[in-house]
Amino acid sequence: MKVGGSLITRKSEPMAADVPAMATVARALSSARNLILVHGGGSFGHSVAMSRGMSSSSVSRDAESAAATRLAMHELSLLFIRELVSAGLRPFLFHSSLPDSSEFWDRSASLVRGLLEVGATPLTHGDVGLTSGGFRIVGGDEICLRLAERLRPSRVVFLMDVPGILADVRDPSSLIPELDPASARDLAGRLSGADATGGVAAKLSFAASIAELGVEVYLVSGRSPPDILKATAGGRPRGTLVRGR
Ligand SMILES: Nc1ncnc2c1ncn2[C@@H]1O[C@H](COP(=O)(O)OP(=O)(O)OP(=O)(O)O)[C@@H](O)[C@H]1O
Ligand SMILES: C=C(C)CCOP(=O)(O)O
Repeated sequence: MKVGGSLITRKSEPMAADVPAMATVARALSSARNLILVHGGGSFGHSVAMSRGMSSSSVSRDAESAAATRLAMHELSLLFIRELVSAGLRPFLFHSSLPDSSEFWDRSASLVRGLLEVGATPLTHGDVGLTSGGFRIVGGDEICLRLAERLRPSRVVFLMDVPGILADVRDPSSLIPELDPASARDLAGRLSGADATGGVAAKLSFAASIAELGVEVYLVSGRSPPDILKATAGGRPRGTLVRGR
């Protein structure tokens, strides 16, 4: 499950956490089994990365900006981990530091398997990674794809501050209940990328790639505990389902 930055922060305001939203999600997840968590950057990672010209599609050699962006992510992560622990979860944080290394993701997948075996909840987040020639931002949605390729989970869930993918973002009743990968990509091409990792357009492209692995993808409101519960218990939450074969 990717817990979106749009949900746990106020993205329009730099470094603005929504701790009550974190607590709501954490409580709704407290009984989930075999859960792997990823969280996004929201107004922490994105505001710092964008102010320093860092993104998922560019490489930077600016170690100071990398450190500043990572610091913002550490601060956000700490707040979220506190809420998870208070709700009775046992998060174990690892970093997605080498986003373009296949071996790194193989090792991360082994770590995740080992953590699940001992009852911990593996947790990682969108981050600044080292790649050939410097640093680049790796988003949580991309991380979900890398882990899904190796772990083949029963489903991937994206929690956001909206009820799913909307035909008209100003109209919550315009929820699109289901998309196949081709139509998800087509829609992504018509939406604009609004942050350091491409916003909802990039999310839809990654969702399409995950669905093509044969893994169901749900995009769901993180403000609705009953839908979070359904999403983690194998039910059909309200939201958008992206399904491949
Ligand atoms: N057609 C659309 N359907 C759904 N959301 C949309 C649409 N167009 C724009 N959005 C915006 O996209 C946001 C969700 O994408 P975003 O990438 O910000 O999600 P996130 O994963 O929660 O954030 P982060 O990348 O910080 O973790 C919503 O807050 C919504 O305002
Ligand atoms: C901006 C940074 C550092 C991480 C972004 O991760 P995302 O919010 O999951 O796209």
